[in-house]
Amino acid sequence: MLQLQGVCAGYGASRVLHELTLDLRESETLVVMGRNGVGKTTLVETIMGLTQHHAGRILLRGKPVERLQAHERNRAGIAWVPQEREVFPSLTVEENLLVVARGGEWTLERVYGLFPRLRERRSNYGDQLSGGEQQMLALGRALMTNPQVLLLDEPVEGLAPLVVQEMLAAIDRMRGSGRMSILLVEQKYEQALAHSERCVVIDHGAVVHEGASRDMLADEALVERLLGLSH
Ligand SMILES: Nc1ncnc2c1ncn2[C@@H]1O[C@H](COP(=O)(O)OP(=O)(O)OP(=O)(O)O)[C@@H](O)[C@H]1O
Repeated sequence: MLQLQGVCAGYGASRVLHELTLDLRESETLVVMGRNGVGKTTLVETIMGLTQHHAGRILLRGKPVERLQAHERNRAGIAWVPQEREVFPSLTVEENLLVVARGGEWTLERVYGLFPRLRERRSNYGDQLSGGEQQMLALGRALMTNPQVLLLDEPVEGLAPLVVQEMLAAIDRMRGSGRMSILLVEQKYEQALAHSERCVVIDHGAVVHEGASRDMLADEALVERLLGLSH
C-alpha cells in the first residue's frame, strides 16, 4: 500500500532519516517504535510531505508521491493525526467532521458509531472539548477523508487511562473494518504490539528491526535490546 525506499529526509540541511525503507501492507496496522528522538515523528511528517526530502522514494499503491505537496498527498489518500490534536476551535464537532468529508465508507454516522461521545457533543465547539474528545475528533476528521493510509502519531499520549482504553478499542474496531492501512507511532510498546500485526523499530533514522508484533511481544530480550526497556 505504502512503500518507503531508501528515504533520506530531515529539517533544512540536517538529516534525520537515513535510507529508511519500510513497507506498509494493505489492511494492516504497523507499529513504529523506537527510543525518544530517533525519528518516528519525522518519519510520519516525511510521509505527509512536511520535511525536507533529500532522497529515496515514497510510493502509494506503486505511484510516487514524494514530490507532492502535503495537501496533494492527503487528496491521494494519506491522512495524518498529528501529536498535537488539530481541530478547529470555532467550529462545532459536527462542522469539524463535515468540513473535511470526502465520499466513501466513513460517514458521519459511522464516525459517531465509533465514538458515541462525539455524537453527544455534536453541537459543542472544538475548544469546549476535553483532551480525549479532541483526540477522538482529530481521528474522526481523518476518517472522514476516507484515507487508504492513516498515520497516527502517539494517539493515546497524555490521555486518562479510561480514555486510552476507549481510543484503543476504537482503533481495534477501525482495524477490523475496511481496507485501510494504519501506521501507528507509539511509545508504550506493550499496548502498541497488542494492537498491531507487525512492528518496526527505528534507531538513528533507520529501521533496525521488522517483524510480527506477536513475536516481539513474546521476546523480552529483543525488546530490551532494541528499546532498552526492562520489565
Ligand atoms: N521541526 C524540527 N526542526 C529541526 N529538527 C527537528 C524538528 N523536529 C524534530 N527534529 C529533530 O529530529 C530528530 C528526531 O525527532 P523526532 O521528533 O522525529 O523523534 P521521535 O522518535 O518522534 O521522538 P519522540 O519519541 O520524542 O517523539 C531529533 O533530533 C529532533 O531534535
